[in-house]
Amino acid sequence: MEFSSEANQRIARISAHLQPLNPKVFFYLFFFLKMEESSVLRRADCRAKGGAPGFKVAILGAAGGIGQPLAMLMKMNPLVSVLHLYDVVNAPGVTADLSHMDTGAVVRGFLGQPQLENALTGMDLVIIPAGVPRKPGMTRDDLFKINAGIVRTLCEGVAKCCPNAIVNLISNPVNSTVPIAAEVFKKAGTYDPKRLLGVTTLDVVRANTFVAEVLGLDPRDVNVPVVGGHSGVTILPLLSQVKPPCSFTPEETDYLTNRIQNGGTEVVEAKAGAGSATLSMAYAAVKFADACLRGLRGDAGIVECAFVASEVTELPFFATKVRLGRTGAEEIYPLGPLNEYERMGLEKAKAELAGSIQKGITFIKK
Ligand SMILES: NC(=O)c1ccc[n+]([C@@H]2O[C@H](COP(=O)([O-])OP(=O)(O)OC[C@H]3O[C@@H](n4cnc5c(N)ncnc54)[C@H](O)[C@@H]3O)[C@@H](O)[C@H]2O)c1
Ligand SMILES: O=C(O)C[C@H](O)C(=O)O
Repeated sequence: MEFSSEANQRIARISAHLQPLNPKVFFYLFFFLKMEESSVLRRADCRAKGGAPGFKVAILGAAGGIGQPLAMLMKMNPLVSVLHLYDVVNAPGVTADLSHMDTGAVVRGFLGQPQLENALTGMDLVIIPAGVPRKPGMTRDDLFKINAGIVRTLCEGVAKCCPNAIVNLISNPVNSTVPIAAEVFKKAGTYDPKRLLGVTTLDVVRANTFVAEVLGLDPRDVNVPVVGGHSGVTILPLLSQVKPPCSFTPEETDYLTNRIQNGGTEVVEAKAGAGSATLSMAYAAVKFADACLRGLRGDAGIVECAFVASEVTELPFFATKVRLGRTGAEEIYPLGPLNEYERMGLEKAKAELAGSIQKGITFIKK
């Protein structure tokens, strides 16, 4: 394989900078740079003059259990013109693989912290599934120790390189990582609450599925608002507001509420140490990202549940239905009428959420 002297000089410069790093990371990066240079040489002979119109999307944590199927589904999304895949491992392999799909989006890979800025520059939407998943016996809060720092670093990159991007935050514990991201953006002077959205779509997807099972309906015809947050009792399905209108026995209400609140744990236990929900999460993340992109495009009436800065309750963040538009979450809807069961659930959710939100804020402010 031939490399231009300019390419070799660039590799030498970056290599010198990286040699103190972990040898595995160094190897991946070296190999990736070589691949990149060689493909640039071959692309010079091609007639392609650049991407089709559409949005530029970055996935941070793109080589992970969620990241890979999410990247594949975003590569298939006709609203996406450029797809940047960033991870600290294996980004070149995932990128090479997806780049052979004959869909419109141009895919580029970015490996490790030195490439974070290039991954983020110019992006319209940044989706973040980076971080460790649960194992059986763990709560989402047990992930805070590792994931809080990961989210902080990635959001510092967003603040610096694409401060106007919409951010979809998936990394757990969402009830704390969204407040962390907000504090990072405040510190950088780039915070726009409308553009920061914690992804709770999987709770809605599960609720639609489980309610449809109970009612004997097609899940595609069911819509269940799920409010509060994304962990245990903070996940509050509003079964009194299900569409199409229906009613549940007290037993059905208990069963459905518990199953929706513990859907994540059900998958963690079934995977028995091999991680948490990845495929259903990728599906949910793409559903939500697609809604954000349609909002950015100016489509009317795009409404999804998300964990956002909110005045719906006394808490600074809360998940409710939001209307997505050109600037992000443009309207936050109130909870609507709740029954007694839901009012009790709301109090439990708020009590737990308050601590998780504060934990995230303190992590940055301390
Ligand atoms: N919001 C939700 O509904 C929801 C649903 C499922 C999972 N999750 C969460 O999503 C996260 C990822 O889950 P997963 O199953 O994909 O985990 P995974 O371990 O399979 O993948 C995580 C990826 O993040 C990468 N990563 C780690 N540190 C990074 C950094 N500093 N920068 C960029 N990438 C980094 C890893 O290399 C890995 O490829 C977990 O925190 C999990 O709890 C959230
Ligand atoms: O349960 C988990 O740890 C992952 C995710 O939050 C989920 O709801 O599946």
